[in-house]
Amino acid sequence: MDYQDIVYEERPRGVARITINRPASYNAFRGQTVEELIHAFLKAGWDRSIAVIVLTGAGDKAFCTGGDQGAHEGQYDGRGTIGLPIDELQSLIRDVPKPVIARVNGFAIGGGNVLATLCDLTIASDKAQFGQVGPKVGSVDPGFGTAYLARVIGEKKARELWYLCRRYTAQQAVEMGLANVVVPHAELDAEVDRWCQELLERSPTALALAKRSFNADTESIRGISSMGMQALSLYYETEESKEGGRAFREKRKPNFRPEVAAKP
Ligand SMILES: CC(C)(COP(=O)(O)OP(=O)(O)OC[C@H]1O[C@@H](n2cnc3c(N)ncnc32)[C@H](O)[C@@H]1OP(=O)(O)O)[C@@H](O)C(=O)NCCC(=O)NCCSC(=O)CCC(=O)c1ccccc1C(=O)O
Repeated sequence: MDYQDIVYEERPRGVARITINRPASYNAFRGQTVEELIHAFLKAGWDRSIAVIVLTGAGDKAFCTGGDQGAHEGQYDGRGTIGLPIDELQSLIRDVPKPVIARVNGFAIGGGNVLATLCDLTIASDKAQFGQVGPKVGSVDPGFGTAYLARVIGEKKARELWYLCRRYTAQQAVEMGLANVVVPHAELDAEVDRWCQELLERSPTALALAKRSFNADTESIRGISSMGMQALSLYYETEESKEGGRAFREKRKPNFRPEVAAKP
């Protein structure tokens, strides 16, 4: 596959770096991006010469800001239940039998925060900001993005993230358990390299077993997610959801209330 939306590199040897390369839209993903990410994770995941996968975003503004709000009104573009086969990508990050590191170089927002949450480890620049925006833009991740987030940072904090849609600094992310470490922006690559080198020295089979064992406890969320995606595809067709996307594109506050009041 020729990649248009991502970059795949082996850098350094034994480490696959997958970069979402859409900086003009703050590394938001469209259907094509998700297909390419799936292809790249499959490639790195089953290549025995690769020990660690690093996921990041191009430029220094954003890691990833979720679904591309310019690429949809209602359903996203693509072949998945909601257009984007995002649930396949999320599962794949869990399924690859090796550690995945999120190198968070800027905003990790919406579906971007979900991807970072699903990575095994998160190394954040001090420029990074984290948060969910679904209820502000007419969306929600009714699976790993909510239920697994609660496992990672606790129920109260996860509900705060989703209901209030605030932004959190990298230091706050570390304090709540959403990131492992925060480093000055200029030291981000050196820190990621250090973690990769340590992982390269560990037994790959022991790491794979540990990862699968950690995953086993939250595996039921995969089922919740596929059921939730069916519901989400119906929500995306409502005026209430479309108002969220329109408001983002028109750079104004959404007004969800008339849509709610109009419902029978
Ligand atoms: C990232 C922001 C917080 C940055 O805010 P700010 O600094 O004020 O800058 P802006 O002017 O807002 O943005 C700069 C520039 O970037 C463009 N942009 C940013 N994000 C997107 C985006 N997601 N899509 C398209 N374009 C984007 C923005 O338009 C500006 O461009 P200009 O040309 O300069 O105008 C803020 O931008 C922000 O909050 N962004 C997030 C917006 C958003 O709504 N994201 C989608 C969230 S919903 C989602 O991801 C659901 C889809 C999905 O993935 C999913 C669905 C179902 C189940 C699971 C999932 C899942 O989450 O995995």
